[in-house]
Amino acid sequence: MLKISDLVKRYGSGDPVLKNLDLTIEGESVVSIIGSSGAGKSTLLRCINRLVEPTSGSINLNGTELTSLRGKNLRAARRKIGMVFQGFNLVDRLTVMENVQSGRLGYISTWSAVTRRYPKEDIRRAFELMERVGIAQYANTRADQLSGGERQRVGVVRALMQDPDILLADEPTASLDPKTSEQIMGLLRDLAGELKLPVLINIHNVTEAKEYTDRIVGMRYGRIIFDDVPAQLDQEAMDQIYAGSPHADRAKDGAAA
Ligand SMILES: Nc1ncnc2c1ncn2[C@@H]1O[C@H](COP(=O)(O)OP(=O)(O)OP(=O)(O)O)[C@@H](O)[C@H]1O
Repeated sequence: MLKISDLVKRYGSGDPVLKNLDLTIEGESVVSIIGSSGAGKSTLLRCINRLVEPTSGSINLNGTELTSLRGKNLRAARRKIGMVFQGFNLVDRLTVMENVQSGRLGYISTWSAVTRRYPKEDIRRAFELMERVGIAQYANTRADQLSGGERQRVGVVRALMQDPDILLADEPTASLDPKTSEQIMGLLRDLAGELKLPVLINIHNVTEAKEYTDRIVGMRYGRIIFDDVPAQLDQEAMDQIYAGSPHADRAKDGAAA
C-alpha cells in the first residue's frame, strides 16, 4: 500500500507546489493523475521515488517510510519503485536486452553488469516479459532502431525487471501517436492486473485516463480536488480541475488565510 500524508513540496523559497496532500493507493489499481500544466503531477510522482526531495510529510510504501531513507536503504527502496518515462530514457547505443537488464542494476554484482554476464534467471525473466509485451524478437537490436511504441515497451520491461512493488508512469504516452498510446495504456492496465501491481500514471489525455484507469485523481495547483472512479468525472468536475491558475489559487489562499 502507498500512503501519502500531509505531503508538502516547495522548490527553493517559492510557494509550495504540493500543499498538504493526502493519497492512498491499495491493491492492484491503476490510478491516473490529471490536471493542468504546473498542477504538480510530476512533482508528486518524483517525490515518491525521491527524484525530488519532499519538503515535509510522509510517503509510506508497504510499511517503509520513504522520506527519511538515506544511502543504501534509499537505493534498496528505489529498486521497489518502477518508473516509466515520457521520453523512454533508454541508452540508444545499447541493445534491448542490455537496456532491459539495467533494471536489475543494484540486484546484481558490478562485475556481472560491466561484463554483461547476466544471471540466467534474469535472462529468462527478461525474455518472459519481452514476449509478453511483444518485443522479444528485438532482444539483440539496438534501442535506437525501434519505434516509439517499441521503445516504451522496453521502458516498461526494464521497470518490471526491478520486481517493483509499484509502477509510476510519468506521461508514458505523451511522445506516442494516438493508436500506439492506447496500446501502451492497455498494456499498463493489463500488466497491473496480471502482476497484481498498483500503477500510478501522470497523464494529460483525459479520454485515455477514463478508458484505461480505475480511478482518477484530479489535481489543481498542489491539491487533490477530485478522487473517484472515471464515471464520476463529469463536466463540472473537469471545469473545477482545469479552471484557474496558480496565481489565482494563491490569491484565494491568501484571502482565506
Ligand atoms: N526543479 C524545479 N525547480 C523549481 N520549480 C519547479 C521545478 N520543477 C517543477 N517546478 C514548478 O513546480 C510546479 C509544478 O510542476 P510539475 O512539473 O510538477 O507540474 P505538472 O502538473 O507535472 O505539469 P506538466 O503537466 O506541465 O508536466 C510548476 O510551477 C513548476 O514550474
